[in-house]
Amino acid sequence: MTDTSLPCGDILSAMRQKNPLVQCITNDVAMNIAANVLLAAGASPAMVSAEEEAGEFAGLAGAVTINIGTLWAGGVAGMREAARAATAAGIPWVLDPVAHYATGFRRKAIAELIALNPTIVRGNASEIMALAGETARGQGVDSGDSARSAQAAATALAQRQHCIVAVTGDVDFVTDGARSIDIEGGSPVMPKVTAIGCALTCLVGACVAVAPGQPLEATVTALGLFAVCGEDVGRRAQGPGSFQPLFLDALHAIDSVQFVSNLRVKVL
Ligand SMILES: Nc1ncnc2c1ncn2[C@@H]1O[C@H](COP(=O)(O)OP(=O)(O)O)[C@@H](O)[C@H]1O
Ligand SMILES: Cc1ncsc1CCOP(=O)(O)O
Ligand SMILES: [Mg+2]
Repeated sequence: MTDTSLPCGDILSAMRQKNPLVQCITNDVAMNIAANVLLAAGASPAMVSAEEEAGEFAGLAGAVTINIGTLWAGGVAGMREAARAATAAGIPWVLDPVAHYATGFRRKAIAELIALNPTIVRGNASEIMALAGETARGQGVDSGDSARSAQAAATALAQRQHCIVAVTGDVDFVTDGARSIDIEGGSPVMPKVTAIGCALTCLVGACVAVAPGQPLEATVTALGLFAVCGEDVGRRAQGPGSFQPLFLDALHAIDSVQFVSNLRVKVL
């Protein structure tokens, strides 16, 4: 079911060859798994977030990723600096709006960050629905909505913000507001591994760093890699504990031929 017009295998190969530097401003829970996912997949993560250096560092990176999971005032200042510097330098940046609907502090921060024009927004179904102004049933950082029910919200958000929107869940969906793509695969164990979505957002950064002119295709590549490796590992893991190390091994071992032959994407 792979659409051969999508250059996902080429983007994976380019990432391995170029080993892009990705500035990951992520949350305290995700730091370790996100860095390990990028190293396993073939990128070079740097968790650089302080206000004093986040903007300067963005100028060195191939892409920047910003995640509001464990938010604090100084953290927002660093995110602002990095987003501004990335946009000014034409460096793609990815926003993960973790539980942005939960408190006034988060709502204010996400409104400011989205106004700084992210290249890509990646979230779970409840996060994307709430960002588009729809009623959502998220509980803290966990989605309470199906990914399918968030597709219209993702499309509306992409059109409003002029960016790529990716909504993840049992079936992933990526859109630029005009072109839309479904990605099948993964495992129901994945949402039981903390910060796996946050790590995925960082991998989106790694893919768009090597394909800055193709943000939709880069996003499909990162989500597709998680879908293919997650499905394979889901068949072998005993549960969330053994899933994580096997998943890192799978991200490291897969080559672009295996990836493309197991990728199930549908251009809608
Ligand atoms: N029920 C499911 N079946 C298969 N894959 C899933 C399922 N739920 C989540 N995933 C996968 O887990 C990863 C994280 O997605 P998600 O849980 O939506 O994000 P978050 O961790 O931000 O809430 C994605 O790769 C997604 O495809
Ligand atoms: C548990 C938790 N609390 C604040 S951020 C975070 C991690 C969320 O990770 P994900 O969005 O991938 O589920
Ligand atoms: Mg999340």
